[in-house]
Amino acid sequence: MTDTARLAAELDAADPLAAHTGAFVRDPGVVSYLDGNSLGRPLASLEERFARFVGHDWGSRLIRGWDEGWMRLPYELGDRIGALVGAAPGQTVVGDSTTVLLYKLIRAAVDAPRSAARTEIVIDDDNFPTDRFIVEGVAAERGLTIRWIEVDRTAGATLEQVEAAVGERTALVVLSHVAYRSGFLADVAGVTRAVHDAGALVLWDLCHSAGVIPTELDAHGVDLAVGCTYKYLNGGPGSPAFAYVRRELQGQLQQPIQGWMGAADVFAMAPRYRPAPDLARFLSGTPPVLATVALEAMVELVEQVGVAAVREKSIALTGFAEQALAAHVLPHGAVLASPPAGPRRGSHLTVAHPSFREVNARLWERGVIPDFRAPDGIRIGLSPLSTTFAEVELGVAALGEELARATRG
Ligand SMILES: Cc1ncc(COP(=O)(O)O)c(C=O)c1O
Ligand SMILES: Nc1ccccc1C(=O)C[C@H](N)C(=O)O
Repeated sequence: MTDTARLAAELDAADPLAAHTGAFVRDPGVVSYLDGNSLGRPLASLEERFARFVGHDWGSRLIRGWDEGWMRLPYELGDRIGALVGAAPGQTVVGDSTTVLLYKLIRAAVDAPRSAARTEIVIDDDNFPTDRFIVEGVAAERGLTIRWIEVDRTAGATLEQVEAAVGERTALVVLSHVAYRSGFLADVAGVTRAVHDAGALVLWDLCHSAGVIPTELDAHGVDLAVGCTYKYLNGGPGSPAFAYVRRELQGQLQQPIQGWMGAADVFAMAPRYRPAPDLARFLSGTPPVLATVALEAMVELVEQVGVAAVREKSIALTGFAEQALAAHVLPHGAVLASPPAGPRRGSHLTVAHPSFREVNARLWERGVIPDFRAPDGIRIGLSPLSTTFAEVELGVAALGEELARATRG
């Protein structure tokens, strides 16, 4: 047994959340799943939940379901997700994809009367592609300029960089709480303050932090946020995203996809669109009820455990993964492309080597599943409620073996 294998066994034995790893579907063909930051594992309890949904909620209640809870679902589930990210009720809503919600909120922010004299959107050049592409599209639609913050790809936009980028021309700043590539954890409090000092609005993308890293949207005065639910909230492939709009802003912002579900009185069948006065105006179409069955189950579990405890294990897992990488992988020439342990590191690590595209394919054949991000990064995602330390050890040791094989030629 190697030192890190022994350590993994000790850490699993002492892990207060260890029992929860057994609550997820664990296929024997999957030796090590290290990609919960892309798609979380399903809870084993879902078979029963889906059966109940089909047999009862949908099959028996049929259209009556809308009156019996489905219409309220975007708000009620939104409030529960909001509580996980420090938002009081009435500010978080579930629906659409992250991409569509980004479009709706970015357009709403730059079109707001308060942004009238402001002509720039600030975003970093290594933000997730969909965030950058939506900003490009809105800038083109509205004749705005983009100010790109050039970031170090092993980190992310720092407070100093944001301070230097914002000013009287800035309408909106769009940043990720955790950078999808490096795992850099942004300073939400400091950056939000700097953006507000410049009189601008800020939008945080919480895709890689919701459910795993605590934040305090209300306390930090965040304006807007979006996040997906299929990563650390295990909502399943394509589960809907959520949007947060600070209460005081809701009446001032109008989003561009004016559907009936965002109207002041949905069933009035009114001749003209009039937006709801509150959060409801950020909805467009029918709530994705079926697509929230798995998400609700995971939100229940995260509520029960608490995000702080989830984060504690996330820190332990990333710390252990770093040790395992140092033992098995770095000696073969790969380098760590993530921030060091501490307050600026999220719940995944990236390690880089030119051979990693092929190495990743070999690992998948072995049932070891991290992911590859071009040009040369393998990401090790640590999803605390479903991941054991032993699984991390097995996966990282396999990565070391495949890298050694690839570099021997
Ligand atoms: C930071 C970030 N934003 C957005 C997305 C995706 O948006 P969508 O769910 O619309 O595909 C992802 C991952 O897919 C992401 O990591
Ligand atoms: N939604 C997906 C669909 C297909 C493949 C990957 C994704 C991801 O979520 C990738 C992730 N956002 C990333 O940080 O790369």
